[in-house]
Amino acid sequence: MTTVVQTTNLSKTYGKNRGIDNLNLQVLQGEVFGYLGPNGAGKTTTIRTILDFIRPTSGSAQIFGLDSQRDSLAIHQKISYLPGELVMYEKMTGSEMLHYFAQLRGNVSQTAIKQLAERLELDLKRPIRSLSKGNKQKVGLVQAFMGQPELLILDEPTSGLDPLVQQTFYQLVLEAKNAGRTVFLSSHVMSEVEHICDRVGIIRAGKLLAIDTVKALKARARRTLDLYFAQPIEPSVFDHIPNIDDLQVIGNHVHCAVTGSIDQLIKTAAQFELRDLVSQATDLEDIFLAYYKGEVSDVA
Ligand SMILES: Nc1ncnc2c1ncn2[C@@H]1O[C@H](COP(=O)(O)OP(=O)(O)OP(=O)(O)O)[C@@H](O)[C@H]1O
Repeated sequence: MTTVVQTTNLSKTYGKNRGIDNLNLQVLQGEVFGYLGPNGAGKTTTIRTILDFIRPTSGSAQIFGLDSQRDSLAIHQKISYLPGELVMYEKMTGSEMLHYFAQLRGNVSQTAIKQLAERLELDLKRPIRSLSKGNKQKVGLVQAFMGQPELLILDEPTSGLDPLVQQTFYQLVLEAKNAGRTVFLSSHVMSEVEHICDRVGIIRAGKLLAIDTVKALKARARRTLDLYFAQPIEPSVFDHIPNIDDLQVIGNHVHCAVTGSIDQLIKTAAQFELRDLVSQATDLEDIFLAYYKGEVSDVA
């Protein structure tokens, strides 16, 4: 599969402050890539560096195989970018501002602007200064989607949107993906990442901690199991299983937590008559929180 975004040992420091540290990530063509991390993790720094709005301290980035610094003009013609904090022409109406951007960009149909605004329930006739934060964000979304770019880079795109508009946004992302376009989005919202992203990169304190599919992250996660046997069980039966913890045996009820594969536990349990088994998969939110808090340092 073609790599659309590639960073190689990309680092950025702000004086003595850490921005991002030795980042190696790839975003593949046609995927929706979610970039997750707590406040100050380095998401915006990554995005601004690969777009050549700020220069890396070391390392490099390529988009569509082009160098992010040397070929930035060619890159910007193929992408759209929604910044986390949108700078807007407050005196213009939404319509005026979007048409202005459309002229700069070229190849944007009036119909595309109108249809996107209708879907997002955005009134294009109102001056930007009179719009709420969420409605300003909608103007930014129309701007990002209207040119049908090959790559969309969206920094916290659902910030300020109500749940119904968020659903419309998810639909727009899926349509872009189905049309073969690539979406790179940063987010704090784990449920949305689980809902729309093919792969996820998790960044904390400037370092990429994990990069994988949501499914694979979940498969490696910790889950709790309760096993109910026909007879009392000796705790030592489970001693040889390396990936379990929190083992509690009360008569014929065994409770434990398993990280990764449950195969060995189930095969051990199957030597006895098993009456019931209750498994609680860890929520994706718990997985991310473990990364965020630094409880997990690497899953790879
Ligand atoms: N212009 C700057 N000068 C100094 N330090 C900066 C500057 N911009 C960012 N930083 C620092 O770099 C680190 C990463 O910030 P960045 O804005 O990339 O994080 P983020 O993940 O986008 O956070 P958020 O979710 O809050 O937007 C933080 O420690 C931040 O304080």
